Amino acid sequence: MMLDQPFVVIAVIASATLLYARYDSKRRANPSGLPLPPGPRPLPFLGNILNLNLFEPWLSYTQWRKTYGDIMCSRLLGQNFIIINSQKVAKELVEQRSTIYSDRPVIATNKLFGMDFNTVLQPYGAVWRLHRKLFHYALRPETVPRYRELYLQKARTLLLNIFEEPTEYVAHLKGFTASIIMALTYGYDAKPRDDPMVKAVEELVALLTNVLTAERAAVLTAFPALERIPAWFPGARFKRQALYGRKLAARVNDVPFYFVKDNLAAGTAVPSMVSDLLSQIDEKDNSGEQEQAIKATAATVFIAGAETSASTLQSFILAMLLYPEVQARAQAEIDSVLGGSRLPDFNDRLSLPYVEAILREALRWRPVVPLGIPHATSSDDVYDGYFIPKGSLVIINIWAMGRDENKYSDVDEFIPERHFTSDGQLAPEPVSSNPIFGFGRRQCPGRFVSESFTWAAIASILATFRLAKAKDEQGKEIDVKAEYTTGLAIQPVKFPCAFISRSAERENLVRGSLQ
Ligand code: HEM
Repeated sequence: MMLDQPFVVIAVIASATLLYARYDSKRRANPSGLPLPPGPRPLPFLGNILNLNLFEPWLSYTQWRKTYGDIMCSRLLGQNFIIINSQKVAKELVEQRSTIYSDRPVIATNKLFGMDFNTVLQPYGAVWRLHRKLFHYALRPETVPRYRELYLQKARTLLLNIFEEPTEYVAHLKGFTASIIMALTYGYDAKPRDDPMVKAVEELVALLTNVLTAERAAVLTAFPALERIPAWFPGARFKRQALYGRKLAARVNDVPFYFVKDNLAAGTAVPSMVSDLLSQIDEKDNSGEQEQAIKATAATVFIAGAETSASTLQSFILAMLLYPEVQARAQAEIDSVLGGSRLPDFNDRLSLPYVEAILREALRWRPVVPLGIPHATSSDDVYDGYFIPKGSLVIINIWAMGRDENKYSDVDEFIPERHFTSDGQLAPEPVSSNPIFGFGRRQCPGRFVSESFTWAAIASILATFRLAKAKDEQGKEIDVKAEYTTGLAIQPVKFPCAFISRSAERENLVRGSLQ
């Protein structure tokens, strides 16, 4: 993510006086006289922007934790960022004081990009409550078994696609998560490649993750005048992106939703989240409010769930190349349970603890959303002798939580064994309670669905292929590094991988299961 540099410089000069007035009034608004949580000394007006790694801010925050501890304050262009670095503090504040910590910051870029329908960024109020009710109804843990056959069938299609076109494995992983989400949300059977509905939403997600980071939003919130700069102004690239974002967002909301409505009217709808929710609508409600909420929650599922889950799978593949001994141990476990004569299904899950540990480790090793989605405080609070003002941005540093040296050693290494207790049992916490999914009332409602289909893909790939470094034309292995994109959500930069069939029998099983 690049801030448009000249744009920021103009803005800084033009708005300095205004900001100082805001800064000063905020300082005077602390009635308790208590200090803010500790943090690096901010510069006047700019705050800590010059100390912060704007591409990977989680690395700066995790580094600062060594000096300032589990709760810190950073200032960025006039806003307080309260950074939570440990699960303990996240539980005490975001879970136990959820009435204060469940709002989202007003992100100026949200409306500008047409994203204000989206549950993820919805303010803590009546619309958000209705969305969460719908999510709970459609994605609660009890609904997971209903979709297991779908997950397995899609996992086998994924294997087949990799057999056919191994170099395109990233597209196949994305196709896997996209097709599951389109099926469970709309009952829509997406084409494996270049599906128009999927393409539109993928583009919207790309805009969202690259442009709407909290740090970038802070620039716009601090300098609201920038929103009024016309799209053609030199350096105002984001305005042009915003215009495009608004058009895309309308398309992403409407097209698949009316696909379900038309099918319902024609009596051809396949059961799905949207068809279920439409059948629950209160007939007496003529306001259209419920229908609007269904449309918005459904569009959110793809935005929140498709790329995030595909990124976890890409990290898993990367780890298998970098840690071949882990892969070998998992395959030995799978072979001992399945005997090479069938493909894994959900009945095998409890018998495959090492595969389970690989899933947990992939989530920990490279958390897809390293700083979660920012929360905001809806009133003043005091914690551990520190003042936390109303309207602070609260950043949950998930990256640091997975790298807590009191809990884990060799934090940067991929070690599934760390998820076992000293007596060799898998640690009791289920994947769905992992900090990677956030905390409190805004915790990810897609976590049960996501961990379930991600498991199906990991177990199926390990049963069928040996993953190895690809070779160049001279037969030399191509080196692979753990390099990631940046933004709100991260994913590995594409790397080559060889998918070697583990046996003809397994390949026949895959082909046979899809006939
Ligand atoms: C590996 C996959 C996923 C990861 C790592 C992930 C992570 C997260 C995180 C960190 C949050 C913010 C929680 C907070 O504010 O404290 C979140 C929110 C959310 N996630 Fe997920 N998620 C994943 C998959 C999914 C899926 C598959 C869906 C939908 C089926 C989904 C739907 C949502 C929604 C709707 C929210 C917003 C909740 C709210 O603001 O009230 N996510 N997710």
